[in-house]
Amino acid sequence: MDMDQLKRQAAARALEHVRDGMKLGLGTGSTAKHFVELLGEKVAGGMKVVGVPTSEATRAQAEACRIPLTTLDAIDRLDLTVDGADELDPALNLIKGGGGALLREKIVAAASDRMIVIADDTKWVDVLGRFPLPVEVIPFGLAATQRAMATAFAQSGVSGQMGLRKGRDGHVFVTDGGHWIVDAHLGRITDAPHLAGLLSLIPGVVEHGLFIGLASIAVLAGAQGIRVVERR
Ligand SMILES: O=C[C@H](O)[C@H](O)[C@H](O)COP(=O)(O)O
Repeated sequence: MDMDQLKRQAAARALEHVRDGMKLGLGTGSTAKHFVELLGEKVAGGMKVVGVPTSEATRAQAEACRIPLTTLDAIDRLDLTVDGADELDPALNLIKGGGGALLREKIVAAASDRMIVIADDTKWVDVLGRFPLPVEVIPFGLAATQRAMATAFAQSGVSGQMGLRKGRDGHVFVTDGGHWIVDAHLGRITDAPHLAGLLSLIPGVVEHGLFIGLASIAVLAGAQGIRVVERR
């Protein structure tokens, strides 16, 4: 079974948690894309749900699938968000933002009663950090922000190269919110909650890709089948 089939399996399992009438956060990325597609089939079959997309890409896909959409301004809370991740650890802390959607993803996840993470099992790690940590920043004062980030890394016992993300066209990658992304190659983030707190204090940092305490369930698809992990 190839990676894409595993992602679809995880998405299909998460879909079992969706009930008629739910308000859903719709994630971004190649795994969440399967969930949106499968949800679209349910909606075509008569299921009544409403979704809040976490990116313009997901909005376009959800609209094409005819999934009714709303905004966080129009509703109070979401029942459930289903989203992918770049890495997840045994505490169900995550690294997200490989696709650049981390800011809206975190706003939506934080407004949800539950978040289910769907992934192939290669994303599971003992310690976060093998995947470069995306940090969404304001373009103004980039060098000062990166210096403050380096200090936060040192205070958290990590270090590594930082790189401004470029798009496929070679230009600086710009997020849906009009910001830039610095990818930090840290290797092992031994205290992710501590680093998350420090990064959140930096004025030029809009948001970072550490999702601490937001995911309630992970659905991991691998060659041996599906493993469901619940946050303790
Ligand atoms: O910004 C992108 C998101 O955080 C994605 O959920 C994450 O990068 C995982 O994407 P994929 O399912 O394509 O590996």
